[in-house]
Amino acid sequence: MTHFNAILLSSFGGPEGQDDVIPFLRNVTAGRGVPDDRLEEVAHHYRHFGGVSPINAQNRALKSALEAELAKRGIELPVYWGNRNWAPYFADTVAEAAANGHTRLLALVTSAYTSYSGVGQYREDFEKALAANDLSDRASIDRVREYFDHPGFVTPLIDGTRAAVQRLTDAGHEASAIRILFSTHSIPTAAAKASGPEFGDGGAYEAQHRAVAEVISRDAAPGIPWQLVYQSRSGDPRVPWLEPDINDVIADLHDEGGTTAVVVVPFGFVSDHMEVLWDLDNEAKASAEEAGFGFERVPTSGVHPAFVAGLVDLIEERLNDVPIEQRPHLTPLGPWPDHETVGSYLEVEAAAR
Ligand SMILES: CC1=C(CCC(=O)O)c2cc3nc(cc4[nH]c(cc5[nH]c(cc1n2)c(C)c5CCC(=O)O)c(CCC(=O)O)c4C)C(CCC(=O)O)=C3C
Ligand SMILES: [Fe+2]
Repeated sequence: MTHFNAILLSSFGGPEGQDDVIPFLRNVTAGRGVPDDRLEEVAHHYRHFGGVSPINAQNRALKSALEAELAKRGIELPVYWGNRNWAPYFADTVAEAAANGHTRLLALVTSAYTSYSGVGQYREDFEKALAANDLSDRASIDRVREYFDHPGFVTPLIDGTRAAVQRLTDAGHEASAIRILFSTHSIPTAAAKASGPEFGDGGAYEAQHRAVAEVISRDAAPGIPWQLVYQSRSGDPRVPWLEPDINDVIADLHDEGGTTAVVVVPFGFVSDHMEVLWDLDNEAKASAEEAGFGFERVPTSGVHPAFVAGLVDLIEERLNDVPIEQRPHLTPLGPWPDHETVGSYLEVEAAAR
């Protein structure tokens, strides 16, 4: 029996006003060689929305929804919220939790797939947050497994894709002239491979996305052609990142002929944050308009009731130590295994306190 005593909703963080934009971007890119002109460009995306990323409001809404679902199931675990790149920062959240006696945290990370950004970097951030509070040997942070193929994450995407295809066919598009573009964040090809070289050059990252796209396509839009595409590349242009880029694909589809509309499924993300609002609803949509295509963008899982319930299922499977072979998963790659605990928690010491 695992005695977690609080949930740590763990996310990326985002600026909440114009003055936050540059400090936020410095936090995100600290020491990782993203060129200044790329930062300027990204700052402009945030500036366009008043310097406010939607991501914090989305996490506040998710926190409330999780609290309600936990209460409904009679699970008495408080939910704390912390971020990597903006307040509330992990170190402060962990300090607050510890002050309340909550030192065995189970993290829910707003990242569904395996990559350095979604896994390793969070792990490092958790280690630093414990160390900053001198809690490394008195508190622990576990995290729920990658949930890319958990029904709670995938169901809202299936429903959304089906509805988007329906809207396009209602508007007169032939099903065979619709192309579904499953879109996720590009990452350096080396980082992709490192996410699980046993899965090939694209690593676990690409394999997981491909497997989920297959499930969504089979269920929501059988027979309609689809492609895995990438968005939001940054970094040094000389470094190879995963391709093809969504905008290039839309232009190529136009040149090839035979396509009249695209459905964009932002299945690499868990909420409609800036990468979705800018890179898809603005840029990819403009590419589609230029090509003369109909355009539908499917909502991310967000605070869809199935997603919220699925996240609480993921918490419960850890509370109850459900054996891996009994854990829900929709692709042959899952259920993804759990990760090692960050920090440590001495039961004996706790009992003595
Ligand atoms: C795999 C992945 C996810 C999904 C998994 C996860 O959630 O982790 C993700 C999510 C997000 N990425 C976000 C924002 C940014 N990502 C950047 C930069 C980068 N992302 C990368 C990868 C990922 N990113 C990488 C390899 C870089 C290059 C530099 C580096 O190694 O850091 C930059 C710097 C400027 C730029 O170059 O774009 C920004 C501003 C936001 C917040 C959006 C909002 O504010 O609403 C979210 C949820
Ligand atoms: Fe990013």
